[in-house]
Amino acid sequence: MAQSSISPPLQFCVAVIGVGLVGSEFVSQLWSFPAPSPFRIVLLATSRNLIFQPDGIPKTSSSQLKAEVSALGLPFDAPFITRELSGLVKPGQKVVIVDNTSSDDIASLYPTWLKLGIEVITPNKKAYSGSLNLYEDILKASSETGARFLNESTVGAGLPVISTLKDLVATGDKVTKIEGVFSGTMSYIFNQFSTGSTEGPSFSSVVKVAREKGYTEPNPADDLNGTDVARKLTILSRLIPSLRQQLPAGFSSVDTASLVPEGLANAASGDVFVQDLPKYDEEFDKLRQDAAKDGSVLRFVGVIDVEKNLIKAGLERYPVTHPFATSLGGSDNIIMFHSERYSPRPLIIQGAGAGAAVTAMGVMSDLLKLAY
Ligand SMILES: NC(=O)C1=CN([C@@H]2O[C@H](COP(=O)(O)OP(=O)(O)OC[C@H]3O[C@@H](n4cnc5c(N)ncnc54)[C@H](OP(=O)(O)O)[C@@H]3O)[C@@H](O)[C@H]2O)C=CC1
Ligand SMILES: N[C@@H](CC=O)C(=O)O
Ligand code: NA
Repeated sequence: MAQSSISPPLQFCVAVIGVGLVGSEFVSQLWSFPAPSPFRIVLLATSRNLIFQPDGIPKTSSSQLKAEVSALGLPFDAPFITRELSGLVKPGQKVVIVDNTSSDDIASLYPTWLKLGIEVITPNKKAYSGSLNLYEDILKASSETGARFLNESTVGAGLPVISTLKDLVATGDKVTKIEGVFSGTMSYIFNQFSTGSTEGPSFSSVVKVAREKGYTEPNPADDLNGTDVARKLTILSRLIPSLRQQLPAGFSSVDTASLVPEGLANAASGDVFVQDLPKYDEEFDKLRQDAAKDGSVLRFVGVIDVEKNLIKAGLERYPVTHPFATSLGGSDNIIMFHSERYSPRPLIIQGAGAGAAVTAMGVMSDLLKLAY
């Protein structure tokens, strides 16, 4: 990793909450940052335990992190985290909490932390796609203390989607429409499942592989029911001034077409969901066949139409010659920004939109934005 030749004057105490797929990869990228690094990890936490060492937790193997935190850690204690970390905020030293969970409870603490001058970085979509009240509390707390919150990996994982939209808006461009494939999981599933042929792998087998590759949410139902895309559309909408107040309840107000079969709507866990999905393979096979007979493929897309005030997510058919059919592979996202300046041809961002390495890279790049 390249390092700026000018050393920042500040030191950064980094607290990492969540050391699962993304969290452990983030820690590994942070520990690989070339010396002299301004960053030291002072806290590692899982949902049950935490290790706190204000002088810095020594580097260890990132694949052992979860086990080490469980074996050596104190019980998880949110007030302890808030108290101890706020004590580390001082001139010349910043404190950053990196939330690598998908927890609503952790997300609800961002305003408290920002009010104490603690910066927050996260790939967790919950705070920015939930109620408008929480979102506005975050903005208010950040403006009161100057502590920043960055969330590039919440949309398109490491792809520069949020920073691009912020730049378009801040430089006075008028965004008219954003459309694309926003889910790495859905992209992988339909790139494999629906190629224009009436035959192919079963739907459930492709979902299983997407999960094994680390693309899905902790519970894949959150991808298949469209919630994950609805959350991303909410996050982007709130960065467009005219849509800021549009979704007071957040993602649940987005017009979303779920792909979760009714019988699995209440599956107790991700494991149960994946185990029972083969029962519904025939239904998905029929969708594939109907699309193929029409010369089309299936793709799960999201649209924010600013002029029509329309925000929606769902499964659509595209001709086999359409870029969504020909140019996407793996977990690729493709996001098209139409604006006054980018017209009639949109600004397009494409690349892997899920997976631990690219998601952690987006989190790491946010951390670097604070320092350099
Ligand atoms: N995977 C991907 O491609 C992408 C993921 N993201 C987001 O990244 C985040 C992490 O995803 P991923 O790494 O796959 O998830 P994992 O389930 O692998 O890891 C989550 C981690 O968070 C911990 N955790 C959960 N709840 C709490 C809590 N209340 N307090 C403290 N720790 C908690 C878990 O602890 P424990 O080990 O005890 O369960 C675990 O260590 C999610 O918000 C996801 O939406 C964003 C973009 C892409
Ligand atoms: N489950 C999500 C992960 C990234 O946000 C996806 O598949 O896109
Ligand atoms: Na991104």
